[in-house]
Amino acid sequence: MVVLAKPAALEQISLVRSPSVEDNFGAGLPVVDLAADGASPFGYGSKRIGRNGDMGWLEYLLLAIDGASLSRSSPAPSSSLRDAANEYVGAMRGMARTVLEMVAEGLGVAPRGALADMVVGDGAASDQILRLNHYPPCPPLLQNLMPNCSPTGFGEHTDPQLISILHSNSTSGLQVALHHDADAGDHQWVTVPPDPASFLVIVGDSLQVMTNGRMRSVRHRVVANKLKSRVSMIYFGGPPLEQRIAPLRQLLVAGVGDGEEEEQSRYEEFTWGEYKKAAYLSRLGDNRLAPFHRQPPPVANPLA
Ligand SMILES: C=C1C[C@]23C[C@@]1(O)CC[C@H]2[C@@]12CC[C@H](O)[C@@](C)(C(=O)O1)[C@H]2[C@@H]3C(=O)O
Ligand SMILES: O=C(O)CCC(=O)C(=O)O
Repeated sequence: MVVLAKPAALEQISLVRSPSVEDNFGAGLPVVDLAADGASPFGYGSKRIGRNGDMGWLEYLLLAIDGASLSRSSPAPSSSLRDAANEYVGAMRGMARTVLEMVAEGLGVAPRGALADMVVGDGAASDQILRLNHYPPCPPLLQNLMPNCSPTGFGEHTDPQLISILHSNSTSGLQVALHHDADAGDHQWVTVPPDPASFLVIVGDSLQVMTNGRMRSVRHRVVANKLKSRVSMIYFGGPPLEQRIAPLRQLLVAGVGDGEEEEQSRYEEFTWGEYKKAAYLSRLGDNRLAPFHRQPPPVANPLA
């Protein structure tokens, strides 16, 4: 996870709230009888996350991005939101390119656009999402009165894509797990200090596979703040559906001398379309990469 400074171009972008958002949470106080609704898969959602029973103390907008701008079929509620979102997406795509190029360069992969082109390449039918989350405050006193007021804003999970770029207001709530491999429920959580002047880059499952585990996807969650609303915007950068998700060849052969075996892939091969399909059938907290982990080759028994 990397924190980047805020570029000047984004300073004028603000989150536009739809009337329904105002109606539901306008006073900053949670509404008890607000029905849970999931975005299906895009649009407005409240409390329900995904389709498999996950719930959180939030409302959100999920917007599909076709190429460099919002999908025409996206039910963006107003043109001012669409314009702001498109401008924001343009800036996020630029940042994703910069970061992914730096990753390739750092790993010694050429060309440096090898990863970036999958997500933001010209003409690539990549699979990107813009998500706007609003977590109303959940004061402890009200928690007893309102059974729906859960302190879990967004349950723990890793992001399936290559890269996510997160921007939030100054309300805390985001936490990351220190040891990814710990058993579920056994994580040590660290709060990410909120900073509206920064962007947080989150490594997704697909980048973990493409780097053969050199970069690790980050398990994270949001705990609802007791006093203040948290607002976050996340750009998720995924590749085209047919993109093969496998370790970059150069990483497997790097430094391999004559007669030496090249590094083995730690993962079964899959396409982004296959992974995405499996991801959307999973629960939020599932380890989605687990079914794709290759068994390590059996260790030879010297006594046999
Ligand atoms: C429970 C789910 C919500 C999610 C799809 C999934 O079945 C598992 C992955 C979830 C996630 C996490 C990161 C992003 O917020 C998201 C949009 C994504 O691509 O994968 C969400 C999905 C969602 O909210 O629909
Ligand atoms: O709101 C946040 O800070 C994080 C949200 C998140 O992890 C997500 O939308 O996938």
